Amino acid sequence: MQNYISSIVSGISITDAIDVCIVAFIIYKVLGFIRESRAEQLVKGLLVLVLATLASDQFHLYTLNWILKGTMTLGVLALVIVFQPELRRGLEYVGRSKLVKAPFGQFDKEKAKNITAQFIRAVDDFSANKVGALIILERETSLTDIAETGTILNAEISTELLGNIFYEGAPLHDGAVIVRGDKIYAAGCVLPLTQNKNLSKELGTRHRAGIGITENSDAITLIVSEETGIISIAVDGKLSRFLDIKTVEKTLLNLFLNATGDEKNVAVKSLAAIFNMLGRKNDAAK
Ligand SMILES: Nc1ncnc2c1ncn2[C@@H]1O[C@H](COP(=O)(O)OP(=O)(O)OP(=O)(O)O)[C@@H](O)[C@H]1O
Repeated sequence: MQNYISSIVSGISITDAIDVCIVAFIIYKVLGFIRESRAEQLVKGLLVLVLATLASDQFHLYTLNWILKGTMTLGVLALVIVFQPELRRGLEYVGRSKLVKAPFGQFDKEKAKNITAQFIRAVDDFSANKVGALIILERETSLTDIAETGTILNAEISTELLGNIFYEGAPLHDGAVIVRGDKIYAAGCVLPLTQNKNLSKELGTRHRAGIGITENSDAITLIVSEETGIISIAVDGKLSRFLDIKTVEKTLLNLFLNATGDEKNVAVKSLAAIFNMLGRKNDAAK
């Protein structure tokens, strides 16, 4: 027995080990992705279909087997169409992974503080005066296609400009502002709405659009409610509401200071964890 095991072990080369590790990692990631997306139920359904096809073949139920095989062929095509957003998200996820990450610039401390201050003054003012605002901070996933639904500005970030954009009645006040680096890149942009059916009914389309973009990208959304003045932030499809201005300031400063690479991922992951905690406490979005 010992000889048998040692002969197997000695037959495993380093390439085999790497091969197994890579496949295990891919399976782990795919399972994680399936759990996060709408695909979980579908994968269960597919498994039942595959098992039924195998069973019908085994028990020579030819007509049933023929129908099931036909359903599976059509099913693959239907899958690609129905799960186009998830597939896109998955590919974007691969594109954002460390292996193929593009280098991005980082703000120095002064600049990060200055940009944060501009946002904070605007957001504080919006909240106090109940001016609705929807601001998307682009990270590694390009939002060029979303920006193109609005008006490209490519302007310096300033409290005054943000105030002008979201001023009720101003031509660009409807829709979202996209922030790219240290610029207000576009305004009046149309975002995809979230597919999450568990959100509170009191959240309207501004919040749903703000959450939706974070499900399709790694962007971070800042929302001020026109109705209540409540400030919220959405990350990774999760919304944290009732944020005070200090929390928003810390969040933005962290984000702008760590605007690149791994540090940024760590910063955003820890923000997501904080928001999850706050979200549970407030029980706001559900
Ligand atoms: N898909 C979208 N993309 C970008 N902005 C959107 C989108 N849908 C709605 N909005 C913005 O949200 C506004 C409507 O907000 P609505 O009152 O429905 O949402 P809400 O979540 O209840 O927000 P509030 O609390 O501010 O009222 C629109 O005037 C528009 O500016």
